[in-house]
Amino acid sequence: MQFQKRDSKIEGCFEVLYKQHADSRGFFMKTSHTPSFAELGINETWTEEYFSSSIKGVIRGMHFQTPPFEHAKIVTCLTGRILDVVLDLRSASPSFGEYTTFELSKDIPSAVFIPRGCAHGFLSLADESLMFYKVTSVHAPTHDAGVLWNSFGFKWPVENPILSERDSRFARFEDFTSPF
Ligand SMILES: Cc1cn([C@H]2C[C@H](O)[C@@H](COP(=O)(O)OP(=O)(O)O[C@H]3O[C@@H](C)C(=O)[C@@H](O)[C@H]3O)O2)c(=O)[nH]c1=O
Repeated sequence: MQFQKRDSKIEGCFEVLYKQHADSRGFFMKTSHTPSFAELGINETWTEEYFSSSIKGVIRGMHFQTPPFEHAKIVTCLTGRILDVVLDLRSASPSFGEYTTFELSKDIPSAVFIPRGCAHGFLSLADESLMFYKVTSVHAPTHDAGVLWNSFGFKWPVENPILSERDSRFARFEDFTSPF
């Protein structure tokens, strides 16, 4: 088994702890290993990978794809440092409407597994944060949706975040009807 698991209060959302092999050159780190994922209960077929770069103070989120194009994702921070936030939108879940946070950086060798039915976002805490994603369904622009970043009770540790136009216009959590 290459990886360990650290559960969160949101069912099915957990941290995957990687191993960093450091030596005088730098380090080596494996981020995907199908048999080890299976041992953690991740039995997914990944269909897309992408990464983004964010300057300090950027918030991206809170994003998800709606059915029938909902997807799970696993995210890791390759450079920089971020505060990752996951919000449970599954109406039958005991933690519906609750959120959990994780700090990710290149010095913290881990990833966050985000199940279907949860919204995801993050704050970049460094001048350049590279976030790497694997997702289980391809991008469906008509089903790419979100909940307003500051509408679900989380106090983001930032004064004036940098947001996209789209992210600043999402519905507030209390006005949102979950499709999950
Ligand atoms: C997500 C995505 C975006 N795009 C395009 C749309 C747009 O022109 C540009 C930037 O898109 P966005 O502003 O949505 O990028 P971004 O805000 O980085 O979106 C990401 O946010 C985080 C929080 C996630 O969880 C990701 O799954 C993804 O939704 O890239 C694609 O072509 N394919 C994709 O899969």
